[in-house]
Amino acid sequence: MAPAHAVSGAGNGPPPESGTVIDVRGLRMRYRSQEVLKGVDFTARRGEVLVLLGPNGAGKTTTIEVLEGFRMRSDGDVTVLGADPARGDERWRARLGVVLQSWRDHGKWRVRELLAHLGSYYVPYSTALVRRPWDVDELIAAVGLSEQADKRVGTLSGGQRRRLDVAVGIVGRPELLFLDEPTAGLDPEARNEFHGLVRGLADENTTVLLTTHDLAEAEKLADRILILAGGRIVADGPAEELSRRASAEATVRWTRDGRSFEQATAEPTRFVRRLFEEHGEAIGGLEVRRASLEDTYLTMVRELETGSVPGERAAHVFGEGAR
Ligand SMILES: Nc1ncnc2c1ncn2[C@@H]1O[C@H](COP(=O)(O)OP(=O)(O)OP(=O)(O)O)[C@@H](O)[C@H]1O
Repeated sequence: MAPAHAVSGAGNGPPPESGTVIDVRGLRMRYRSQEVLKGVDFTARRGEVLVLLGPNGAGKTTTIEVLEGFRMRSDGDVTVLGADPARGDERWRARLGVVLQSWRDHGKWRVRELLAHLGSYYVPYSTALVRRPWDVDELIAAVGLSEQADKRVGTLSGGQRRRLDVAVGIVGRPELLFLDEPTAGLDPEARNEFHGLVRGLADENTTVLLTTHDLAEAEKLADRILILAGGRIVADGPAEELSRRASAEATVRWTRDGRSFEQATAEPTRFVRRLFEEHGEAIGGLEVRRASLEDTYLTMVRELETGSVPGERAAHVFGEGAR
């Protein structure tokens, strides 16, 4: 997939001046007796890439489906592109792009045929600023499916299928794109190309909300990371900010006289200086490591699961000031 040439952000209203594309306040969702979302709050601004993380069953897909207007919420205020998704009309829907976890229809259609067909729905929503749909061959090239353009969908590999899913999601040049685990099943090269595509879309002012279980991917793509656990957003901020807050300490590792040492310290620079003052040349294999997003994430989810940090306090500790 090559970097995107999408132009978006000036669709069919409402005016973009507010900059807020998604506004979620107190979102609750209950499936029979199970309360999955217990008061989810977050916002997304134009051109932001938000990555929604959370353990299996946390409610990420549910959240996205509510925002897409596919699922009725139990409670809360939700505004997406200026409208309540529960009442979004066709014009509103044309401004969204959706890549679901998986769909298995259209096996007999050929790739180019399918995209041209789906793209035709967006013709009435084309404007001088945003030409809709995306030119089909340009789109096929952008997602790396040129060689498969005339193949039947049913004959594509899993990863090629995923590329097609992404193409279907962006064929209408959406202002807001929802991607539910878009890179599941993609090989590393395709994954990398996909990252370029998402960044390209964001550079053109498309707002992107995606879910993934790949923390390296989250770190690489996200302007902001949201962690959903225990029915609430328990962290909201740029990856490095979340890591810094979760652990003020760095780990310093070194070797001396064939032995390995490790020390946690809030002041790694001072510690390393002292280490060299004391042992000089004898120090080898020096490594200073800050908490990674993965450390932060695992710590937070574990604490929430074991109840050692109640959800509301975690939201305070990790979320405050991150917006
Ligand atoms: N239609 C439904 N009816 C009843 N329960 C549902 C329904 N859809 C989801 N759930 C339940 O709601 C919870 C959240 O599911 P959801 O798919 O939103 O989680 P998720 O965070 O996307 O999980 P994963 O990472 O596994 O994809 C789960 O316990 C699931 O079983």
